[in-house]
Amino acid sequence: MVTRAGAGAAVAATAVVALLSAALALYGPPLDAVLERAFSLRKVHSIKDMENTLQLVRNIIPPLSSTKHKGQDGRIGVVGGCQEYTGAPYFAAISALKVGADLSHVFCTSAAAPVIKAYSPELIVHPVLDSPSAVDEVEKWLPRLHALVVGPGLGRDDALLSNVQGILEASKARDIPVVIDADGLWLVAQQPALIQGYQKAVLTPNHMEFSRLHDAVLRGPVDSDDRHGSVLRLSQALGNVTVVQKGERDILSNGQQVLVCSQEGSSRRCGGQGDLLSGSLGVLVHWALLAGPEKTNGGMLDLKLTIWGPKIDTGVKTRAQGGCGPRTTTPTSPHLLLSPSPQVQPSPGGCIRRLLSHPAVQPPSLPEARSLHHHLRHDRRGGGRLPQALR
Ligand SMILES: NC(=O)C1=CN([C@@H]2O[C@H](COP(=O)(O)OP(=O)(O)OC[C@H]3O[C@@H](n4cnc5c(N)ncnc54)[C@H](O)[C@@H]3O)[C@@H](O)[C@H]2O)[C@@H](O)CC1
Ligand SMILES: Nc1ncnc2c1ncn2[C@@H]1O[C@H](COP(=O)(O)OP(=O)(O)OP(=O)(O)O)[C@@H](O)[C@H]1O
Ligand SMILES: [Mg+2]
Repeated sequence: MVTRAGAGAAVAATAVVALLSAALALYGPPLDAVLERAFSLRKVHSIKDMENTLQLVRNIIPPLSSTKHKGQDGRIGVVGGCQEYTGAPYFAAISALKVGADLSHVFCTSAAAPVIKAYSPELIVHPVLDSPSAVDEVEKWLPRLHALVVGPGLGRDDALLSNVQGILEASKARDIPVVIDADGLWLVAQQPALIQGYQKAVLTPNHMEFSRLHDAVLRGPVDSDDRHGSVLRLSQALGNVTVVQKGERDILSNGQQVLVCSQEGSSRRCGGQGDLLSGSLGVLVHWALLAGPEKTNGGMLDLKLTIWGPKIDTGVKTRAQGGCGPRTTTPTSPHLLLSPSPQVQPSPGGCIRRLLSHPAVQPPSLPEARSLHHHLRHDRRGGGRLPQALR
């Protein structure tokens, strides 16, 4: 049985895996090139370390099989899209499909719907968000959705935000994982109680959105000298909701641990890159939660890791010490459990930092990358199509 802390930590673990998988899956160069670059920059890591992390990615990706039915591997809903913004919901929804979801819905305003429909026949677009019965219209679909991505291209119209509030309440009542991004975060900054303690929520603020949230929830500016602590404290103040603070280094926290992704990526800062990430996370959070904590936090990474925060005494034996974890090449190097198991007590003091490298998402103009599922899900245990690095 996963404790609340375990669940929250498992979701943080998901975010880490998701960020990595999303980055690898979308518009990235071929995987082995990514691995080379990711690890050429950092002497600390090795391809083997990435292999451990990617093993977690593999663990959560449902294999393709002839016995599955349409939608079984992911039905994701994006709530957003208004008069001004039609690209953001499209980017989020199409990214969910590219990562490997089977169906992707967009719940947007009536004005945005024909535009988004025109972008792609693959998206199921519902022109309901500005309807007086918007909440009922979306709620009808919730039993058939595995996760929601709330906010891309939502805009800040009060009537829309009020409808989205009802949709979030209905989603929580059904225990549906929600990724909250963009103007969905604007709503959360107005009403933090909306997601307080809902540990199946993952927030993905950019620099500005984080500042607003931090100010609204912690009543004060972000301490720019202590960004990790700021993310940790915001997560804790929201009841250990997972926070993914996007930036030159992505900082993630579930209120217990702080993880840092510092892989140098594209210097482009074009609009839409955050939307790609939130859509990808929608699928990956669902897959990771479906896979269960034994698949996401049982895996022990023997990367030379540092986690910002109280030194975590994992208390986990390696295989060399009679445990069941992977053999560590450097038994003295601190391990990281992707999330501490309930019986592991953080010990005070000490500060270690984890660098998880992942490539930034390439601007959409690049040739379409093969979606992650193609590589990882066609590995019918023979590894036939897996890139060398993933075999
Ligand atoms: N094609 C589209 O339809 C797009 C729509 N978008 C939507 O536009 C709405 C507003 O998103 P924004 O991200 O623009 O709004 P924000 O309120 O997050 O950002 C406002 C402005 O802050 C500035 N800013 C960003 N990062 C900064 C940093 N590190 N330091 C200082 N200033 C910084 C930028 O000029 C940005 O436009 C959202 O609903 C979003 O989903 C965006 O996702 C972009 C693409
Ligand atoms: N200064 C930076 N240098 C390198 N990568 C960055 C930088 N800022 C953000 N990123 C990366 O770009 C991705 C999108 O982050 P960004 O801050 O652009 O989101 P956003 O503003 O929400 O985007 P969008 O325009 O889609 O709303 C994240 O994966 C993040 O890690
Ligand atoms: Mg954004």
